[in-house]
Amino acid sequence: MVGRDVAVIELDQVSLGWRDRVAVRDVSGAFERGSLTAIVGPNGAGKSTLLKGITGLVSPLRGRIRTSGRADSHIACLPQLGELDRSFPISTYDLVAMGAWRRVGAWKRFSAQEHERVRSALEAVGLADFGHRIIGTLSGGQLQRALFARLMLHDADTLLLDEPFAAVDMATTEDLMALLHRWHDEGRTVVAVLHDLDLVRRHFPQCLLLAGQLVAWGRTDDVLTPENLHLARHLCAGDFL
Ligand SMILES: Nc1ncnc2c1ncn2[C@@H]1O[C@H](COP(=O)(O)OP(=O)(O)OP(=O)(O)O)[C@@H](O)[C@H]1O
Repeated sequence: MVGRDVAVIELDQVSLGWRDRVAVRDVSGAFERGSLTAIVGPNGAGKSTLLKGITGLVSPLRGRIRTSGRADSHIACLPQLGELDRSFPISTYDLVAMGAWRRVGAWKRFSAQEHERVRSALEAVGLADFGHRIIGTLSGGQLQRALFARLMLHDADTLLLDEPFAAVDMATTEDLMALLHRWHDEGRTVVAVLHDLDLVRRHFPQCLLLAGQLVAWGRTDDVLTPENLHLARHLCAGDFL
């Protein structure tokens, strides 16, 4: 077990589920502060459910999830694109600005400094000229860039991303992957649910392989072995990408 000062999120025999169905069973381990981890596994393996457990959207059926006790620590999440209501009539600028909500609150004035943060986040994701666009008019890749910009506004020390590169092209994936590396270099803890195992091998030092239960968690080379992938496929009896 990793020391409490090093672990930013600790899972102790955690089971999570929906109504009477267990989606993730008996997971123990820790995400270390400043680590860069991919969560992989077959469809229905419980990857999104695990992220929802960490953010508190789903309560454990059993076990405990401990997040860092530091007063200034803060977790921000990038949801799956499909969970966003794209018909909501909000501009790209305002969507990104929503990331500052924790600092600014609902009633305080949005300062010049916050406006500057929004502008520079839009620029960092290549959307400097898209602020005025209603989000429903953005392509999937542009919307994902906007959500990354919103994540920048959160300025969180732990970032959880659910399939951040689904439905985006290779150029966008590379740009957004560079942002993930930047956040990691800044000492933030980054956890991303991913399906592309080649991308995971190239970019993520740590990996958690899930199949309704923990198959392996540790160095990516040690986790993504043919034996472990075979076991995950067998446990979920589904298609592994
Ligand atoms: N809102 C929900 N209500 C009921 N069951 C759910 C809900 N969300 C997920 N589940 C179920 O929980 C199990 C795990 O789903 P989850 O979305 O966590 O898997 P996943 O590994 O993220 O899958 P995928 O790779 O397909 O996105 C599945 O059996 C799924 O049907």
